[in-house]
Amino acid sequence: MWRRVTSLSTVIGSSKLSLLNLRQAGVNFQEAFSSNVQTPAEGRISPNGKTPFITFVLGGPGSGKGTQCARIVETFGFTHLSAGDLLRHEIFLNSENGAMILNAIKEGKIVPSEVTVKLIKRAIESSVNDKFLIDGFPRCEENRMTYERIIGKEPNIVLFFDCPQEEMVKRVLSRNQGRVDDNIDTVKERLKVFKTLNLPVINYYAEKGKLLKIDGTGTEDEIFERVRPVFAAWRYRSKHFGLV
Ligand SMILES: Nc1ncnc2c1ncn2[C@@H]1O[C@H](COP(=O)(O)OP(=O)(O)OP(=O)(O)O)[C@@H](O)[C@H]1O
Ligand SMILES: O=c1ccn([C@@H]2O[C@H](COP(=O)(O)O)[C@@H](O)[C@H]2O)c(=O)[nH]1
Ligand SMILES: [Mg+2]
Repeated sequence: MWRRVTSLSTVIGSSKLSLLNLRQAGVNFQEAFSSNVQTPAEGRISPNGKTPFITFVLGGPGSGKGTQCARIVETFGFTHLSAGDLLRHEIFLNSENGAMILNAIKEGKIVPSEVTVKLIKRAIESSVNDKFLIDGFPRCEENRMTYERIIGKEPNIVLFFDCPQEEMVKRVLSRNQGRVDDNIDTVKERLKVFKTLNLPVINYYAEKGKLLKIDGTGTEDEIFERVRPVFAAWRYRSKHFGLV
């Protein structure tokens, strides 16, 4: 499963500057910032009348998605939308789907796509920002297709934090934030769901040339130095060429 993503690591297109930085950082770069100017699909969502720049952030439980998103927000001004946090907020609000969401999270299962996509859509629409990190979504092919149907726009890029299973389990079990799913039984289920349902989504984006695979091992700082050039390249291109 893991090998398929790795074998697709061809480096295609980009400005020389950003490509060099990405290569030096060891980023697995796959035409996410292709030199062919691509007009993004006309989406049904446009905060401030602008087409948003959307990054999906994927990886197994504890791979460091939330931690790195916080760093990207701080450095590059993105808005972080964690699908898990949006769902946990519904539990907190005791909304009509709250009890169902709590059960799904306790069991490590995937909440119905329509529920999650509507929360993401609402969060994007109510933001004044036009660049987003959507963390922990899509979890499965059905999530992905529902997102495309409702939002009407594919992500611009997809980050995948690649981390060994033992390290992810160690991080989750020592997270200590009182999450109902941070226990060994639920973690085993989350890992199973990740491998069977989430990896096919990751491979889908690899095949579309949108995937940037980041080595998720090492310190938080070391990982961020692998992430930084991805967004530095995006910022350079959007500043100088007006490309999203
Ligand atoms: N590079 C790292 N080295 C050691 N610990 C880390 C590293 N990055 C994050 N952590 C810690 O590991 C735990 C999980 O990280 P984080 O919450 O960012 O993962 P996640 O991918 O968002 O997980 P989940 O999918 O379960 O929400 C946190 O306690 C975090 O502080
Ligand atoms: O798109 C999503 C995102 C999350 N879930 C459920 O929430 C938990 C926790 O998610 P984190 O990303 O680890 O915070 C996940 O195990 C699922 O149960 C979801 O259903 N759909
Ligand atoms: Mg998280």
